[in-house]
Amino acid sequence: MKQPRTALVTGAAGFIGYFTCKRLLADGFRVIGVDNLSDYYDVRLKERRQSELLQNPGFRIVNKAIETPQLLMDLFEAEQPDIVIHLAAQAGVRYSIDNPRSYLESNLVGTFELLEAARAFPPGHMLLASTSSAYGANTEMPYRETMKADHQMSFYAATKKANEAMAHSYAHLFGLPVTMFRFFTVYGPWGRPDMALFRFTKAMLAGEAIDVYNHGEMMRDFTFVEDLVEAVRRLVDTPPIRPDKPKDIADGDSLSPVAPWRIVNIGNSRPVQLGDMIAAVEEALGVEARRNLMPMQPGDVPATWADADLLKSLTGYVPQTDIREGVGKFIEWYRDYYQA
Ligand SMILES: Nc1nc2c(ncn2[C@@H]2O[C@H](COP(=O)(O)OP(=O)(O)O[C@H]3O[C@H](CO)[C@@H](O)[C@H](O)[C@@H]3O)[C@@H](O)[C@H]2O)c(=O)[nH]1
Repeated sequence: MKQPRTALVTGAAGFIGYFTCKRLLADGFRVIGVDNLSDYYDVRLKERRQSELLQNPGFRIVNKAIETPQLLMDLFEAEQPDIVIHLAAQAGVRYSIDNPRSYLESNLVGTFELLEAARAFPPGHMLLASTSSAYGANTEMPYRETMKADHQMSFYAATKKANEAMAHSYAHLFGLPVTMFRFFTVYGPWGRPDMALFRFTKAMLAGEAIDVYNHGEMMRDFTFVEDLVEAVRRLVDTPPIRPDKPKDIADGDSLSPVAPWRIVNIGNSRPVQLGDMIAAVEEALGVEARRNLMPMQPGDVPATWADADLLKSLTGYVPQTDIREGVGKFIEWYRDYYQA
């Protein structure tokens, strides 16, 4: 019988990690999760996601921080993962202004430990999370992976952009195939309590006003989590191959001229005004929002919009779910989880 492939997923108890592990398990992978259950947000939510995953005998979890010296090295040696999906990170744009050290440790030191382990025990493909925030101050939209992205607006975005460069150097030096995802504001059931959709829902159900930054003049390319995971799953089996000559790189492909490394946007490619997201929440809850109009937050970007052509050409897939449908699914989960 064919051995199942082994996937190592960091951040397995996180929002995207949970859905990614579920999908890999459904597809017959053996999955090793790593997650330190950090208290950046409600730890019980992470524990609940993790205990759902543990129902599957193909899943096991190590509850330690990725930046722990030797942890990943030992794990790679013992498990020899075929693929690695790196989602563990200190996330959040606005939190990084007052807590930059947490980003340094998780995102820079943690990713370094992962790359060192992969150098010693190379997987067939490594896929690492970056962010649409890496596009920073760019104003030309939609964002394409081949555009320069040199002006990050928050330390969070800066650490993610650094991760892209760190992974590129390892891909180049050690021939490690690396795909970097630039995720665009992912939302859905089991979502992150620090993000706008969760906070708005909670406040509106409690009869409280919601804080709306930049007076609502914000646009986000909100991406539904199940769509995102479909894209991730397809990319797992699409490792980049180092080109023989730079001219072999197709137009619009972010493939490095010197390494098996590329960046791929994962976004809906249909940006939504923040006001329309709030309207979708109002509709799903049957509650009218009271809006606290606030100035632009430092570090925030006013708009994001993914060009999804590269994702489409690599995988034949582009996220589909529209905001009303996705918000409806989130609220259904929220009511069931918190109000049942
Ligand atoms: N969190 C939050 N956001 C608010 C609020 N009011 C308005 N917003 C606005 O709502 C939009 C969405 O905010 P988030 O859901 O927090 O997402 P984000 O800032 O786009 O960042 C998310 O996506 C990135 C990838 O594109 C991720 O890298 C990041 O970790 C995060 O998940 C932003 O324009 C934000 O300024 C509020 O009270 N709280």
